[in-house]
Amino acid sequence: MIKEKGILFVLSGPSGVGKGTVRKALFEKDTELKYSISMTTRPIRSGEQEGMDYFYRSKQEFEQMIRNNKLLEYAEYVGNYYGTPRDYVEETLESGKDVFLEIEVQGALQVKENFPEGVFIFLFPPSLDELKNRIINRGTETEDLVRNRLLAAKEEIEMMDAYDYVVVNDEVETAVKKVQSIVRSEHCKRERVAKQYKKILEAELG
Ligand SMILES: Nc1nc2c(ncn2[C@@H]2O[C@H](COP(=O)(O)OP(=O)(O)O)[C@@H](O)[C@H]2O)c(=O)[nH]1
Ligand SMILES: Nc1ncnc2c1ncn2[C@@H]1O[C@H](COP(=O)(O)OP(=O)(O)O)[C@@H](O)[C@H]1O
Repeated sequence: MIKEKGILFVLSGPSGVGKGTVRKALFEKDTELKYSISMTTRPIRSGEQEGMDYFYRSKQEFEQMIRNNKLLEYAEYVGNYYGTPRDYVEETLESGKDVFLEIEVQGALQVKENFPEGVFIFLFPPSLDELKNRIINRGTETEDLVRNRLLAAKEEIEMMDAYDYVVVNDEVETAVKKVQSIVRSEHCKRERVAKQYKKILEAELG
């Protein structure tokens, strides 16, 4: 009996669009997906926890992980490294469970090269003005960083065509429902493919 691998889902989009918010709301409802916790060199923010929000590491430790090929992808984003530990993703998919990544655009494009069979979802802001408001309201950035993040956002939006799905994050609940529909629909697709394989096998075996 061939064991089916899990599906890799990648939620990406510009900083401030609401990736973290949508992902957290999704995980309050969905216990089937496995969230891959990223590694970062950025300082821990108040309210965050090591091993829950991120694995916080020094630049030297992060670079060691890169050299040892321990990251599935990584990106330098507004002065800090962010990356996805490879082992967790590969082992979880292998065990048949779905993995969910929430990462920025450069990293998502690297994942697409290694895992073209993954499902790539672009979270889109209702407008650039609203994106700016969200970054400012979050209150985690200085004025200079807000400007940097908005400039990055404009470039990231250009990459949208490389994704399988686009979800506008107007209301969190609506965006979560759309992501859940994508997950369900991808499962149906794979079930259909599995059934086709089964038919071929049965025909061959007579
Ligand atoms: N490439 C990559 N990006 C990540 C990873 N983890 C988080 N990010 C992204 O890095 C960006 C900055 O994250 P963070 O500093 O937590 O700020 P925030 O998500 O904007 O609150 C966001 O766009 C995250 O989605 C990762 O493992 N790899
Ligand atoms: N649908 C939404 N409507 C209004 N505000 C939102 C929505 N989604 C997220 N936000 C707010 O926007 C800010 C940025 O969200 P966050 O999840 O940190 O974005 P990202 O992870 O993409 O950088 C936060 O203050 C969050 O509460």
